[in-house]
Amino acid sequence: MTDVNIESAKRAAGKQAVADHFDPSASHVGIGSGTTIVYVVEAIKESSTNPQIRFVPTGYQSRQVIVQAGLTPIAFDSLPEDTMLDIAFDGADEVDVELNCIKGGGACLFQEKLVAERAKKFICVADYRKKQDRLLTNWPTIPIEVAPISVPTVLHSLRVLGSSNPKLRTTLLEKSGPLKTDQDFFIIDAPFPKLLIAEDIAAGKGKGDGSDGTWEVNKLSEAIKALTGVLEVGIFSGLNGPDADAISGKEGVKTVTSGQKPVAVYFGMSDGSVEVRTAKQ
Ligand SMILES: O=C(CO)[C@H](O)[C@H](O)COP(=O)(O)O
Repeated sequence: MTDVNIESAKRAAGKQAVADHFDPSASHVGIGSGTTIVYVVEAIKESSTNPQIRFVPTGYQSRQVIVQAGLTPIAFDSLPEDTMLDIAFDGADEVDVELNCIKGGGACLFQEKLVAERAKKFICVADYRKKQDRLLTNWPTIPIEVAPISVPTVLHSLRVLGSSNPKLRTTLLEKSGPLKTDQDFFIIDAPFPKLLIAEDIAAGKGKGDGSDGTWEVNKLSEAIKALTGVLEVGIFSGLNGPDADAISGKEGVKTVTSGQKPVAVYFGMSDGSVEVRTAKQ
């Protein structure tokens, strides 16, 4: 499959996601990072010229995409405390059948998670390579953002958790040394075996707590997040929108630890079609 087909698949997914979910009367819209989100912004630009909409970026690249499209950015930390985003769009590196995602291929996972959790509706767009049954099928590692001073300790702890060869991400071509995130932190990419979901545990495919070498998605996310030095882990799991609202008890307000999962993922397929995976209600 050529890059041209992959780009067309991304564009088709972005266009369809915007047609289905973007409301031109929205006040605040989150915009993720990566190459696919560019097509979402392109489609938003085509569908609306409403100057009242404020777009919340998930990092430097995302802000540039917003500004270059002539849209108005607003920093995440300028949002009033009680203001939710009407919607957030973002890409993903891999998505499983439950809509759990791996994110952070572009090193923006921390701000992406902040924005996803703050959105009433979180929608992902991706090409067909990202559509898998389980996480870590095609995408090889979990991206983890860490404080620079903690790198050796976190690498060691990840090996103890069962990661075969976690590595500090470097920028070999552009600059020698580790890649720095928008927070001036580092990224560790940690391989693990394919991640289980609840039905795999029920079917006896493993304990999913690391003790037998298997991990369930949420358990691994929690175990990595608990390591001192870890700012954020690139697993977006747990509950999604409506369920998360129910847990917080306040309509339209999500808890901090849930609502990371999209309610729908749009996959641009190699034949030009778009497949949609939605959250089970
Ligand atoms: O999580 C991300 C950046 O941290 C991106 O959304 C993810 O890597 C997908 O990127 P692309 O659209 O280029 O495939």
